[in-house]
Amino acid sequence: MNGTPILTATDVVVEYPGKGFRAKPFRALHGVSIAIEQGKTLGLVGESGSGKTTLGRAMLGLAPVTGGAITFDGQDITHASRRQRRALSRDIQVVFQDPYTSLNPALEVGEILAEPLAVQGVAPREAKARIRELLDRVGLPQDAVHRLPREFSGGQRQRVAIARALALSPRLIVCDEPVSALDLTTQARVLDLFLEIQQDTGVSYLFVSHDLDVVRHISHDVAVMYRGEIVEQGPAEHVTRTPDHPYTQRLLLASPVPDPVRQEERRANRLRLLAEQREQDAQAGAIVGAVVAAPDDGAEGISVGDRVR
Ligand SMILES: Nc1ncnc2c1ncn2[C@@H]1O[C@H](COP(=O)(O)OP(=O)(O)OP(=O)(O)O)[C@@H](O)[C@H]1O
Repeated sequence: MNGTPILTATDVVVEYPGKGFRAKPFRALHGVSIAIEQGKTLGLVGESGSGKTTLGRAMLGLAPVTGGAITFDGQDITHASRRQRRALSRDIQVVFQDPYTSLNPALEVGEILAEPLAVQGVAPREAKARIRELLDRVGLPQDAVHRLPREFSGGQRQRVAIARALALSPRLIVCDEPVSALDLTTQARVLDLFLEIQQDTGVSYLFVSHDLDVVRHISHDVAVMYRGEIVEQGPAEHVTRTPDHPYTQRLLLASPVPDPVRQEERRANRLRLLAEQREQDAQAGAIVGAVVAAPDDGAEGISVGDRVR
């Protein structure tokens, strides 16, 4: 990383309290350190349950941070008070995965976009003009203001959610799997919208996804999570094409690729990896789960019991 960070997390630990009497707390993050550069995107990948959402929530003050520190623009926000959080919500916003549940179904789009503006005391007249600008910005028609979320497709709803996140001109948006619920064509359009917005406004993104192709497309840097730890981070091209860590290598091999040349490359890599793994196992006598035998489209999985570190 060469530029100035807008957000840093240093050795962040998150422990969720145990449910029920005497239940043990669950440690979801084990000392995670990352930095997001101003105007850039940090992609965060990893399998389900690795802690991606938890890290995003920690930045938003929504997860119980029990160790380490988070700074925003040089200021320690690890244990920001409610009042400080309200002020921070101008600067740090969020877009969630599911466009069907993240918008209040009872409110018209105009009301949804007016909410954050009202909370920050923006005058109604100014808010109206801002809402018109926001609809233009995300490519929705002006008459959307009087329509309910259910009258829109998934992609359009996600545009509403993006407009809402942009309402107060934030400096960082935590995007938690924002395109995973969309079909491929809509995904591409929404990703382009994220890119355009970044070019125009200089906003930074933490972009959480389980999809390496999506993350490669949108990110400058990528961090890879595995069981609550960052196992690899670096420039997006490097991490998503020629990763150093065995876990990332397997993640890469597990994502489907339609291109026949890349399929062939992957098959060769897969065989090499399997051979290396067998040799390591033979040497270490370790119990390592097998990479699941793959169909020719390269869409193999990673078995749950794999020892990858
Ligand atoms: N509120 C909570 N209370 C207790 N445990 C939780 C809570 N939220 C998440 N966890 C646990 O923390 C771990 C990390 O979850 P998290 O949702 O951050 O993973 P993720 O990588 O975002 O997964 P996914 O891709 O499925 O969303 C999981 O084991 C999960 O069960």
